[in-house]
Amino acid sequence: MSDETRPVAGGARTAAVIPAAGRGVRLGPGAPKALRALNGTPMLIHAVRAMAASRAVSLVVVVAPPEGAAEVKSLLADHALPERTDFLVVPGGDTRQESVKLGLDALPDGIDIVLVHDAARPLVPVDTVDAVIEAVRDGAPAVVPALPLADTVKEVVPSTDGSPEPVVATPARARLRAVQTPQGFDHATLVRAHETVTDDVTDDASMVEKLGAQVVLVPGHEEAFKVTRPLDLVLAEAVLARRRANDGF
Ligand SMILES: Nc1ccn([C@@H]2O[C@H](COP(=O)(O)OP(=O)(O)OP(=O)(O)O)[C@@H](O)[C@H]2O)c(=O)n1
Ligand SMILES: C[C@](O)(CO)[C@H](O)COP(=O)(O)O
Repeated sequence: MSDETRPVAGGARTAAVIPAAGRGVRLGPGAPKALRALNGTPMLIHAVRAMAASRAVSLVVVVAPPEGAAEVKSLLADHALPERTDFLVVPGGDTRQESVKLGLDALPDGIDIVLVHDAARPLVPVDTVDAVIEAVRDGAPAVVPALPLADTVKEVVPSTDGSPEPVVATPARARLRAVQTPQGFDHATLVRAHETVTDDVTDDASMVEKLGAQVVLVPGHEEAFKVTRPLDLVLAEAVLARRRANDGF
């Protein structure tokens, strides 16, 4: 492994930061979520392969569970990964935001475009990754894959004691999108966002919004869903089985 990066078509150098330091509390007891297996392969390796599948990505930075960096390094060494891609492993922080910042801090000079991709979205197709990169190359400072919602959404006063929650509003669903990763950024814009914005946020694009920069959406993909709860593991394994049946993946 080295931190060297290579130029790609169009002159832009693209790196992917994979925050993988979460515990996976909602998934239930066990190893850190990114290290749990999907059809025998750690979720993190699926996510790394999804980023490295893009020929534009020359460097992948994995932000590992703080006590798991050595294990992640040996997983990367033990699994087949594209030779054209370089890999770095850094320990993560207490929140997703801190982990992404630690990944950004590890990037070498010369990176133009950064993808931030959840290890918990191991099955994003390469066409989605490439669509995000292309939109950043075309000049958008921040690009997010997203899908329309299947459910109606209610705004409520959250209950703290299990009592029924009063509804405050029903936002018009046609104006809402569920956002996924990888989110793609002009490198300098994302660094500025992480240096400037201190509010708690749940994705990186929100930080860029708070800078006042334009965030745009491209179509997301059903298979880019986040493995959050136990049923998501069942779905992920079913998607892998379908891929294997369809094209020998
Ligand atoms: N301190 C943290 C917390 C989260 N993440 C990463 O951010 C991504 C999205 O987070 P989420 O799905 O919420 O993962 P967890 O925080 O592990 O889940 P939970 O909230 O259920 O514990 C995951 O790839 C997770 O590993 C991280 O790198 N560092
Ligand atoms: C970044 C993200 O995956 C976009 O949908 C999501 O916001 C992560 O949220 P989580 O609460 O850390 O699961």
